[in-house]
Amino acid sequence: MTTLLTGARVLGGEVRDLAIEGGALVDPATVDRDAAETVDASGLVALPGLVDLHTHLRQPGGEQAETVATGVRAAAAGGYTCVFAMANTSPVADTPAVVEQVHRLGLEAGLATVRPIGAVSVGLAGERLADLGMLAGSAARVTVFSDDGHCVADAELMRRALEHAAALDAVIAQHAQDPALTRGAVMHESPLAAELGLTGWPSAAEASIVARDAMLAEAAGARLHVCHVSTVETVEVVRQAKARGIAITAEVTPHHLLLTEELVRGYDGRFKVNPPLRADRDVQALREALADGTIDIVATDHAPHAPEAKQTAFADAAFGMVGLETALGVVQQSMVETGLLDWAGVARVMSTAPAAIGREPGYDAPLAIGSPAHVVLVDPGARAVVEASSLKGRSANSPFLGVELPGRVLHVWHGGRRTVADGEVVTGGAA
Ligand SMILES: NC(=O)N[C@@H](CC(=O)O)C(=O)O
Repeated sequence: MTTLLTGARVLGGEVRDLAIEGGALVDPATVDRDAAETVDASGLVALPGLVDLHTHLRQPGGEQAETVATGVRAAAAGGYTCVFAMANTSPVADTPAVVEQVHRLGLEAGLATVRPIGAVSVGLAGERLADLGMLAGSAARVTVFSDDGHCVADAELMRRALEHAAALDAVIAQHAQDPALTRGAVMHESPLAAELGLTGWPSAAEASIVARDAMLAEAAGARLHVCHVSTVETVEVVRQAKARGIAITAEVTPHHLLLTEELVRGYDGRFKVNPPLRADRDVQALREALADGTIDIVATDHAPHAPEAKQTAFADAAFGMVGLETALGVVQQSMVETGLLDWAGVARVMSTAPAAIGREPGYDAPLAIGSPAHVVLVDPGARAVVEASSLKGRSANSPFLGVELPGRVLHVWHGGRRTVADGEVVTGGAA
């Protein structure tokens, strides 16, 4: 079957047709137009399938908040065709058995590629290195290692992890948070934290670990990826490390591109996240860093939590926000509508670059003939209020509930298979 997408606005801004056949993009000029299924893409923006390097799918062990199957539904709805699943499951993804289980569940769900992330340390305990080689060599083919949720605080352990990863062409994705500087911290350290009587979280807790890790990565000749950069100071450290030629990449979350600590005033657990929402100057610096390439990618840090984990005193609530279904709209609002990124830039920071960091094949030539047909059609003119009832994941702990966001993901193809049609996730088994 051939599908013809007519009149889409593609990455350079030009309007052209795209054709999907046998899982790949083919030359529309060679297609029998009468026999093809046609999708009218006029007025729509075509993007390559989005890739999320930082998703919590919660399975195994956290199925009350999310499963691989519900998580990939949310991913597809948000325009994602590939998600990297974080290792802080229960049991932790520190053995081939767990990463292979997550990978298999992803294949069964079929809506997006699920690439398990392996733990850096056994049990995320920060004491003993997990067997990175075994995870990389497993059927799940792990390429990214992270203790996310926890910082690899021990410099010696981080050094060894970077050395092992370098030998495997893998990357260590560090959750940069000095635990000694963040004991009991639940929000950004600021006058507002003092006013609200909540323990603050200094920017230096993040930046100091990134500075240390950059030097360790340089010494090891390894690739370092910094998870969820949240402050001006960290941006500056990443900028300096890049200028020095260190193989460092960094991500920013959609929520850190749009929201500030002011939201914590209502003590609503939905706004509690790790790292915390910061100040306006941080939001501005993060946007500029994403625009100028200091920050390489947007990653959601989609972190589903069951209602009871959030509907409690702010200090006791779980850290985390769901984000797969709102990421593109937030990026449109914060980066495209502000003139900081064009759609080609969005494709770079939400697809090509995260795939490159995670060594995921098939995303290096976005929307090019011959590439796998991972395609998203977005209506940039649509606007909608985010409602809990419309979210496809199992948890609704979104900071954007009740907020109007631009952009609607209308159609998605994952390897040529339609996963979203007219804004609805297409169910019906594995690819
Ligand atoms: N980002 C979050 O706020 N939460 C993450 C882990 C973490 O604490 O980083 C989660 O797994 O819930």
